[in-house]
Amino acid sequence: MLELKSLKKAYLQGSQKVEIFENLNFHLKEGQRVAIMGKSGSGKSTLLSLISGIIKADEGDITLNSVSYKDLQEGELNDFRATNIGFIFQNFHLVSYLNALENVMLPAKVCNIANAKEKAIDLLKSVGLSHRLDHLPSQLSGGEKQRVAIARALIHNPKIILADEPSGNLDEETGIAVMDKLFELIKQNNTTLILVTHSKDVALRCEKTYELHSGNLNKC
Ligand SMILES: Nc1ncnc2c1ncn2[C@@H]1O[C@H](COP(=O)(O)OP(=O)(O)OP(=O)(O)O)[C@@H](O)[C@H]1O
Repeated sequence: MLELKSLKKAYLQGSQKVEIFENLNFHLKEGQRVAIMGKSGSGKSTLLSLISGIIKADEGDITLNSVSYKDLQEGELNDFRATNIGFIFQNFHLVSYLNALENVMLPAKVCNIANAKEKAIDLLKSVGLSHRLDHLPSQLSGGEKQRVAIARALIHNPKIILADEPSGNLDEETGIAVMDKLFELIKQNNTTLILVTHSKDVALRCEKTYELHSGNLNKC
């Protein structure tokens, strides 16, 4: 369902060109859950940004659900991303002036999903936040914010979830509870998951772990 073919990506840092990926190949089947580990600066976030289409590869192609990113115009790629991909970030990335319910409804509105409000309420219930629907992010704890972010990532039934250190900013106990909820929900929906993490315990929840090293994904 996801294929990365001969991906090349470099950044310009001043006058210096820094190669992150020179020839990256990778594929995932539907419903697979994989962890990506690797040293700071090895390119994990860059990899997620490429898969989400937020940044473009210099060469090579990405195919998600048989759709080649190369065949999509900018606007089409944005729509494709909004429909097919869910994101969970270390810093939650909730919209500060929207309450929990409105934050969760956002992707559903972008994708024109029917009964967005009912679905958002159900999801917030399933992450244990039915009593926090009208709270702003500033009125929520870190664990609550991340549970809102999980509900938001799932509301449009994305094909794939990209999670960048989702428990990195939470204390151990809260992190475990949040990851329990994430895995429970994605297993129910058979959602594919790519999870970037520095934690071996978190990685062990996935079927496979890869280490990103020198621009290659090596199975651990
Ligand atoms: N927009 C950019 N312009 C220039 N260099 C960049 C840019 N984004 C990332 N880099 C560089 O690319 C390399 C990989 O960065 P990336 O954020 O993908 O690493 P990472 O593995 O996610 O790191 P961390 O674990 O610290 O979050 C780093 O050396 C970084 O400085």
